[in-house]
Amino acid sequence: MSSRLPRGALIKGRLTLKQALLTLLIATLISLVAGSLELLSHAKSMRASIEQRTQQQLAIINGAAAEAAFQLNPQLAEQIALGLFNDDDIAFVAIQDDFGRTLATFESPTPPPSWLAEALFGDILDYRTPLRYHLDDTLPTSRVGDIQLTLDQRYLTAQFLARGYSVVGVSIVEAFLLSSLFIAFFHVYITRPLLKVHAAISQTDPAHPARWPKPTLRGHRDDELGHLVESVDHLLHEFQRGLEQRDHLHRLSRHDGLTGIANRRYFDTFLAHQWEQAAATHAPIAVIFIDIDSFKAFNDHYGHTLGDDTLKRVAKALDRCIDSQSDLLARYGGEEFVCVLPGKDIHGALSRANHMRQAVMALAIPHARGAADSVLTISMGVASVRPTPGESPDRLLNEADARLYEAKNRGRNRIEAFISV
Ligand SMILES: Nc1nc2c(ncn2[C@@H]2O[C@H](COP(=O)(O)OP(=O)(O)OP(=O)(O)O)[C@@H](O)[C@H]2O)c(=O)[nH]1
Repeated sequence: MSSRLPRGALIKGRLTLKQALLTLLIATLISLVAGSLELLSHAKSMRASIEQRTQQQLAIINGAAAEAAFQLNPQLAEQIALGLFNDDDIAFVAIQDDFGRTLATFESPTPPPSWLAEALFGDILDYRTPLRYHLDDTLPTSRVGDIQLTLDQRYLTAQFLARGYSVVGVSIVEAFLLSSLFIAFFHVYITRPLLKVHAAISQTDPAHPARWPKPTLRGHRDDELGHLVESVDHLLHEFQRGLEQRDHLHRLSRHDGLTGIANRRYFDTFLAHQWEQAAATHAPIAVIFIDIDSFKAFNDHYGHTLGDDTLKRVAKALDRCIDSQSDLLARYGGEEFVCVLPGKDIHGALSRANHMRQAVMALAIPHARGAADSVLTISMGVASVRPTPGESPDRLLNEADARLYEAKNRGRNRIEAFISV
């Protein structure tokens, strides 16, 4: 049993590890998808706000720049352009008159465009707005020049990435915390109770499955884990019932129903096995046939019921005379018994037979119509041989049976023995 516990510990590690890795993987994927969606929406709103702000800036300075273009005043144009250029997100500003001559221009060196900058802001970097001058209320506004503006893609991309890093970072931390919570929950509510069930099953004695240390899973009485424990409990009890039925049938198949000692079938099996052992080790083996004397007369005189009772008492008395560890007493049929004594030579068997005869007489069961005595007696035929390999036990049985016949013929309540040379 104890050898299984380390296996349980391994399962613990594996199940928790698998679950932890799976949870982390799912949480990371979810956080990546959620982070990407958030970044996409951020890019959209950032683009809209850049366009709106730039258009507003251009609208604000349009009047002053138009004045500079109308007056062809480069100093004023430069002041206005510089005001714009001072913003971090502007890389190029130029103010031109209506002939296309540049009045003021400012430009910062721009790095080669990156694919990300192109993809995010490529189409909203350049602006060109006509400068309209309103000379007189009676005349319509006229175009006096243009203002050109290019946004700094490096600055915009850096701003986007700063936000992106924080979004991805927060998503990963969220995923990690969530998966840690989930792993802890899974371990406490699922893995640990499962390990308890596993440990209880591992400690179950297969010979007594119903005595398993049924685990108590607090908080799981009505859920799947609680049902699992109940199902295992039910299964083990059914298993126990099956074992008991098997043992009962096994006992029935080996024992005599009336006396409770071994039956004829088991005697045959036992003798065959012991015979082989004796042949292999060249050891002696003895058999005693035992028959109650004048039992027909006993039945006729005292009745069959008392006859049954007497058979039981005789069987018990005989059984007390044998060594249950090595010998076997069986009911051979009717009022006849047989005893197998492995390792006993004829002297040992005779001594045992004498002991049995005395034991039955000591019961002092009255037998008004006994041929040998006024109490119930038995006659016995004893034989012992050293079997040789391949030989059958028939000779031993026949000799013992013949000796019993002899004992009957010689007056009953006696023992006859076969001495093999
Ligand atoms: N009560 C009872 N009697 C049984 C049982 N089995 C066999 N007998 C009886 O045992 C008797 C055996 O009679 P016999 O074979 O004639 O032998 P016996 O009367 O003992 O005479 P000897 O053996 O020659 O001394 C029969 O009357 C059977 O009915 C049993 O299970 N119960």
